[in-house]
Amino acid sequence: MSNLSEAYRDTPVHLHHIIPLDFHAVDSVPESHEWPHSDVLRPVIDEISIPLVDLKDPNAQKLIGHASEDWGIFQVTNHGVPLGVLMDVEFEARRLFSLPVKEKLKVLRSPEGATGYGAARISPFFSKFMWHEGFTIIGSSSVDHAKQLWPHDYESFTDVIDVYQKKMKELAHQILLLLLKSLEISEEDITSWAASTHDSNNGALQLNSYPCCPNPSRAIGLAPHTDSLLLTILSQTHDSSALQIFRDGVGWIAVAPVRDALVVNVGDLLHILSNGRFPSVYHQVIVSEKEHRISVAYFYGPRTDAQVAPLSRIEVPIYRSLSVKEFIGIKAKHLDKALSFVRI
Ligand SMILES: C=C1C[C@]23C[C@H]1CC[C@H]2[C@@]12CCC[C@@](C)(C(=O)O1)[C@H]2[C@@H]3C(=O)O
Ligand SMILES: O=C(O)CCC(=O)C(=O)O
Ligand SMILES: [Fe+2]
Repeated sequence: MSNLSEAYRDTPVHLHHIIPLDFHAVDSVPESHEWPHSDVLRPVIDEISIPLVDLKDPNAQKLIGHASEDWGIFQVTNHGVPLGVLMDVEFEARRLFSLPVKEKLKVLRSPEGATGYGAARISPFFSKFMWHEGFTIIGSSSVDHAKQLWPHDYESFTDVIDVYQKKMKELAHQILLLLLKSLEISEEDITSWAASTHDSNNGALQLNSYPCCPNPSRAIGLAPHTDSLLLTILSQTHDSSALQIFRDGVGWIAVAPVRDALVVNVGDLLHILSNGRFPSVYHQVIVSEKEHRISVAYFYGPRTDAQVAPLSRIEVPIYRSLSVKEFIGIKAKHLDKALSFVRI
């Protein structure tokens, strides 16, 4: 078992917060999933776009450095992941989520576990449930799960996941190096961080499913949150702007998908490493009546025993040093308040 799974073991989640609704069996939104209008129908700005960076641009390092500082989120093109690979994962994700509930429950996440089928881990922090089901993969956890779901035909799933994880890990590593270089820190720090992420097997892949919803004005796909690790790479092969980010002084902004582009966002650990220069972006997902949306998120992290502390030699640190495992524990208990517990 990977350490990232171990890091979640101390904060078990109750089963009723793990088992998703049988979305196909309902024709209206049950009270348990009915959010106040004010939470769902927030004013959203469509006219502003998050930065878009061509990774082959000679200025890519500077551009994503600025984007991370200013926004904490950007999209990248020319990222080297073939569209076919993105489509293959989406296809396999759809195959998984369209299985009957009885089948999906065979690979239900356990209360102390991190991998498998279930509701989002942030679910216990909200009084209403989300219009969402997920499948989390860490390391090779999907092999056993796929064998349970498709005993004679699991390889197309595991092969596609394997290729995707490798591609994402490479890309995440490349982007992390560019971001660290843009922070004006020492070569030693860059080298040691590069090593602590590259040899580690601490990425997680999350397949997200947002089924069609009979009343999208009362349901939430994924409630507002920040991602915990260093950075997240998100693939959304559909055309609707379901992902929204919160920008200080502006409000909620819809992230319009760009064909062939991947969305990259800063997570809490990179926020700490950068001493707050890169904000970990607050985001949420809305649902639709007609479209069953699938997204695939890759979370890139350092080894869980690594110490994370602000890297800059110039500024006074505003966060204390802590291990990844310790941060995951704090986040699992305090969610949005986690960073304030790390502040000096
Ligand atoms: C490595 C990770 C990152 C996790 C936890 C664990 C596995 C699943 C990830 C997500 C995916 C859905 C949103 C989120 C907020 C959630 O509930 O589970 C993510 C969370 C985090 O970024 O904190
Ligand atoms: O589905 C999306 O667009 C975002 C998913 C997300 O925020 C997550 O998996 O952490
Ligand atoms: Fe997220």
